[in-house]
Amino acid sequence: MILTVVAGVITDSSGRVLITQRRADVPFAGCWEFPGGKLNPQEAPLAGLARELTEELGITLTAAQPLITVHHDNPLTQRRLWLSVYRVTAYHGQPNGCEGQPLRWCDPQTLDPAEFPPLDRPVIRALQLPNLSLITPEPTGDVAAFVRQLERALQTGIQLVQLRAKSLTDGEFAQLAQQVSGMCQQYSAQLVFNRPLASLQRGTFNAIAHHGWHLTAADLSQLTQRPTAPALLGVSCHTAADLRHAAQVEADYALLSPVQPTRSHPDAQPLGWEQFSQLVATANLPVYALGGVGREHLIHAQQCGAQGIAAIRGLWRDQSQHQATAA
Ligand SMILES: Nc1nc2c([nH]c(=O)n2[C@H]2C[C@H](O)[C@@H](COP(=O)(O)OP(=O)(O)OP(=O)(O)O)O2)c(=O)[nH]1
Repeated sequence: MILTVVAGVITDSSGRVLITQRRADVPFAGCWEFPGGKLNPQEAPLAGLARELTEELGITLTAAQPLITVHHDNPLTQRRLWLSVYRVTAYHGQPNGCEGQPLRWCDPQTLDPAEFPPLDRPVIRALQLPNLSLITPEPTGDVAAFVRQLERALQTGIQLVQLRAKSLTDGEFAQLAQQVSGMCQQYSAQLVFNRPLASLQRGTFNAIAHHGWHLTAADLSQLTQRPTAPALLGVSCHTAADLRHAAQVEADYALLSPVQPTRSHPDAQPLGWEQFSQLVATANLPVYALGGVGREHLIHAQQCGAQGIAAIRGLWRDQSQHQATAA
C-alpha cells in the first residue's frame, strides 16, 4: 500500500522556517515536523497541501515549489510512505496552531534531525544546503591566483565549495586547504575536501577547521556506514546503485553525473535530463546535477527534482568574468 503525505516549509522574512509538534497520541508522538498531512484519495498534491495548511495553521496557500520527495518502506505494514515537501512561496494569513499544536520558527541550520521523524533527515539537509555547488578546477601552481579566483566565485554567492586537487600530494593539499578554508569561512561557505578515503580517515586534514568530505563513487562503495568524522558528507554517484548506497550510509548529498556531455569526462555516457529525473525521484537525499551544466540550467535541474547544480567551469568564472576576459 502507498501512503502519500505532503508537507510545506513556510519561511519568515528572516529566513526562519516553521515547524510544528506532533500530538502525544499519534505515531512519532512529540516529534517536530513540517506542517502537512496525508493526501485524500484522488487529491492533487498542492490541493492537499493547501487543505492541510488551512486545517492546521489557518492560512491560505497561494504558491509553492517542490523541495524534495523522500520515501520509506515499512516491512511490517508493507506500506510505502512518500513524503513530498514543498517550499511555500506565498500565502495569506498568520500561521496559528489551529489544532492546539505548538509552533516554532527556527533557523534551518539549527534544525536537529533527532527531533524529527527519520524521513525528515534529507528534508532538513535540503533546507540547509545551497542550490549551487562549486568544484574547484585543478590548481595550476599559482596558489595566490587560485585563492583570488575562489574569492571572486564566492562573491557571486557560492555557498558550497568542493576542493578538488587530484595532482597535489596530501602535504600540498593541506597547505592549499588552509587558505581555502579561511576564505570559505570569511564568506560563510561550506567546504568539502575531495581526497582519497584513506587520507580522510587517517585524519590527515583534521587540523583544518570546519571542513566536510567529498568521496568518489569508488570510495563510497567502500563505506558500510557513515563515517563519524565529517559534519558534511558529499558523494559522487553515477548509477541508481550508487544513489542507494549513498542514502544507506546517510550521505548528506550526492552529485549525480554526467547529466550532459562534458569536456572533463569526454568518454562518459551522459544520463540526459529524463534519466536524471528518474534517478532523483527515488534517491532519498538531495541531489545536484553535474556534468555539462551551469547556472543557466539551475531552474531546469530543480524542475527535475534536483537540489541544484554542481560545476567546475560553469561556476569558477561566471559569465561576466568570461566576457570581461574575452573582451
Ligand atoms: N506532516 C508531516 N508528516 C510527516 C513528516 N515526516 C514524516 O515522516 N511524516 C509522516 C508521519 C506520519 O506517518 C505521516 C503524516 O501522517 P499524519 O497522520 O500526521 O497526517 P494527517 O495530518 O493527515 O493526520 P490525520 O488527519 O490522519 O490525523 O507522515 C513531516 O515533516 N510532516
